Amino acid sequence: MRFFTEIKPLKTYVAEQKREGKIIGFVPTMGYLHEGHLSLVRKAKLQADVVIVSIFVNPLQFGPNEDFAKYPRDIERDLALLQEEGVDSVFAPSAEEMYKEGFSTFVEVSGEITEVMCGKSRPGHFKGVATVVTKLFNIVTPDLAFFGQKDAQQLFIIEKLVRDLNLNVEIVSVPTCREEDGLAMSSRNTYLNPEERKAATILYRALKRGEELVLAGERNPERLKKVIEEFIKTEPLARIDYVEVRSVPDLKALDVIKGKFIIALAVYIGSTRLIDNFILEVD
Ligand SMILES: Nc1ncnc2c1ncn2[C@@H]1O[C@H](COP(=O)(O)OP(=O)(O)OP(=O)(O)O)[C@@H](O)[C@H]1O
Ligand SMILES: CC(C)(CO)[C@@H](O)C(=O)[O-]
Ligand code: BAL
Repeated sequence: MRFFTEIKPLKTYVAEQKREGKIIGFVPTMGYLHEGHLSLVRKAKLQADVVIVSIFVNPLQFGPNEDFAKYPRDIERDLALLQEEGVDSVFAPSAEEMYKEGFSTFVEVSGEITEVMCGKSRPGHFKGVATVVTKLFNIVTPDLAFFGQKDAQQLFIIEKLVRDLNLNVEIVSVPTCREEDGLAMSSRNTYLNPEERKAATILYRALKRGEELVLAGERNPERLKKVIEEFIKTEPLARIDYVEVRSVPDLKALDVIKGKFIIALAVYIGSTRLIDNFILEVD
């Protein structure tokens, strides 16, 4: 497995692979890998000839009071896991390599899609994501790039970014990997103490409750939200950031639940903010 920390040699490597006619699959991550990330890697291995994984905790997408400094990092462990999966190359740049002295150009997807849900709770977050993802796409020039549905809003924004700017990459979405009790895998789960870990299943259970209501015929988004909120409030360690029921993929408010839609949650368990969602479809 090749390991790059600098942009220039990585670009040379990618150019060589392309000259040989290889299809490049790219999996962007922030590291501290778990089965969710590895499911993206496995899908990439099936669809591409060469798989490149990036590991970069992007300072630009964290707010001043967020967890950039304490975000878990373990590059040695990540490299061992990726080697086992048969990944071809890893790109793990420093912040200085990505944002050279004088850096001042940003990519911003505008409109409701970036203003609601995590965009509202984390101002500037998606500008940071869109900027780094555009840079990574320009560096890696992948044919295919793989993103998880756990970060559904991010996925829809990146799909829009690619459409709006005619980027030459196909976005492939991958279903959410869960622990046995339903908790969506996330690097941030490592922040939870044992009591909080148990409490964290409230997100999945709340989504299940919501799904049951929809299956039983509920079509009113406000009523659905209310039941889910009341359910989450039964968990003393949980504090709701948001519960949203919106259209897919443009995340518009709904008068009536119809077609493809998302139930999306962000909930603090203690001081750890977790997100999860179900994407559902009704007639
Ligand atoms: N449980 C999961 N199932 C499928 N894909 C996932 C899962 N968790 C993360 N991913 C995907 O992996 C990619 C990298 O995400 P990231 O490194 O931020 O991981 P994370 O575990 O979501 O971290 P965080 O703690 O920041 O939520 C993203 O495309 C993300 O959607
Ligand atoms: C897409 C991404 C790697 C950009 O930093 C990050 O937001 C993530 O890991 O989901
Ligand atoms: N998985 C999204 C990255 C973040 O929370 O910053």
